[in-house]
Amino acid sequence: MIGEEGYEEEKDKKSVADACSALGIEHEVWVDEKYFIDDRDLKLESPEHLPDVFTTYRKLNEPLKERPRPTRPRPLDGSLPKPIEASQIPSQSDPFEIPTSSEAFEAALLRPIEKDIPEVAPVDESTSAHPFRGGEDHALDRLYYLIKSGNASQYKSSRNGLLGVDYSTKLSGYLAQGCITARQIHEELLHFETGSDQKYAETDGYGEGENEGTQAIRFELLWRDYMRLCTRKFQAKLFYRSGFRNDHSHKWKTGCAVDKDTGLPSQSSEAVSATMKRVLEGTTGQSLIDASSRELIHTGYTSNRARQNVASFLAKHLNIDWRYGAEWYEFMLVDYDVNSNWSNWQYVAGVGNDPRGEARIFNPVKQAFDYDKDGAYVRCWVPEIRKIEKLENLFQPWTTPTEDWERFGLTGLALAEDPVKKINFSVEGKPKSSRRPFVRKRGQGRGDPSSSTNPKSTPSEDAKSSNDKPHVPNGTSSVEVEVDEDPGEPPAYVAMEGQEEDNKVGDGNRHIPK
Ligand SMILES: Cc1cc2nc3c(=O)[nH]c(=O)nc-3n(C[C@H](O)[C@H](O)[C@H](O)COP(=O)(O)OP(=O)(O)OC[C@H]3O[C@@H](n4cnc5c(N)ncnc54)[C@H](O)[C@@H]3O)c2cc1C
Repeated sequence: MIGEEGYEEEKDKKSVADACSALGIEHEVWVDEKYFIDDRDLKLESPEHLPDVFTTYRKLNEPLKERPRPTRPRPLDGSLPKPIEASQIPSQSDPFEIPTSSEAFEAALLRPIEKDIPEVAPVDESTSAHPFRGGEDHALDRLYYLIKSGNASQYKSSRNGLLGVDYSTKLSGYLAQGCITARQIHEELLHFETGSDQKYAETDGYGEGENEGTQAIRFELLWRDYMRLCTRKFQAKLFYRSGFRNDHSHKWKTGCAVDKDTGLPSQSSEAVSATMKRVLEGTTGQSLIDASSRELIHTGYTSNRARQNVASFLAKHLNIDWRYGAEWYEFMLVDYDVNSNWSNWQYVAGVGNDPRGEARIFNPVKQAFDYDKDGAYVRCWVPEIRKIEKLENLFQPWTTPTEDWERFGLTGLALAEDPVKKINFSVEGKPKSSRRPFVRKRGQGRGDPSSSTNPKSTPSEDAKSSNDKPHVPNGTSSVEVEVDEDPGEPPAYVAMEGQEEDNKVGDGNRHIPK
């Protein structure tokens, strides 16, 4: 077996080892070589010594390009055992069956999730669709292309893109499925940097050493290692609502029938489940979030920038137990990786390794203005609102002036009529519009359509702003948004032991009670 970090995987490993030993079968655990820095070269005495802040860990390992071990040569001499023939697979009894074609195999893989995937409006273009075709050859082709095209060298400035195939590497799926290793990526970058592979000779920067882009790719690959080592350090806390930080201060909303904090029946469970469903199917009315959820449903992939926004919106604007989101991603991502997914969700939810924890809140409207400058991403994935002309209305359809609703096809759309969250957002240099449309929510009587006198919002106000706070539309934002570049100083973490049982996810199988 290959060594794994996961708490349950560890238990599985032990069970297999015990069974082997009882049967007198040799059992061996191989060192997992797919990470950037080999476990045997870690400068850590034990998992407890892993710094709680990524930057500290990174500094321990710089310069990163000197840390990976060389890859093993590809066994092209026929020494690998042949794959087994279909005829060697034992027949299966009902309800199990062995698919006999790749289509049938894919259909079988999708069957368990198909019933749960929300139906979303079809898209007629999917330029951002992750062109994922599995296997090492495709992974290597992608890697060669990235370097040859110069995209790898541009990576530092392009990686926060949302739409398109080349702004980031799109290697995570291949890494997660084991088609390629972080070391292979590093080594190929080295060939370019050192000028030792003629196929890159025409590319700018050939033979000129590490550049900003190639360095940033290594930096991200180290994040992947770091997330895995956090799992090793914190073990089952990966799945605890209070996270690595053991932070019980947050009052999370859950869809559970019983409130885990009070032990009383939860009044809000139905409402929370309904809101959660809106987030997952992409009808919240926060268009950046909706575009990301739809992209995920259509392609199994969404960008890092979009993921951060979805996670922040769910955890910090809606205050919903972040694990609902983590579990949904587990279900949907083509690059699902237990460590990277759950640790990233914790990080964004403020209970993991983000030293700024609670203080970092993304404003999805500001983020849309910053990263979807012409609205192309939202228009690509949320076809119902494509016709909306002004960006401020596109990013929050409920702000569209009433007279335009019919023209843009907004009437009857929950994302416009009944957004799960309205975020106060203002523009500098434009008059504060008072044309906020008055939309009555289903089942509500007539309300007061008065407009906002609060043109600016701060992250904390955003977090608090709710549906009864109207907004002021238009233009670029005066909202301060926390960004993720520099993790800063480590927080004083509290002791991690003594995790309460009620904080565990579901039945121990990582499933959150619905
Ligand atoms: C809420 C949330 C959930 C996530 N879930 C996953 C997941 O299940 N699997 C996964 O591989 N990544 C996950 N990520 C990290 C990151 O979003 C993806 O790795 C990235 O978007 C994949 O696209 P890419 O290959 O083009 O990445 P690039 O931007 O090109 O990065 C290069 C590689 O670095 C690694 N990497 C980059 N950022 C991170 C990160 N924050 N954490 C760990 N590794 C990173 C990945 O292996 C990636 O392929 C998650 C991030 C968030 C915020």
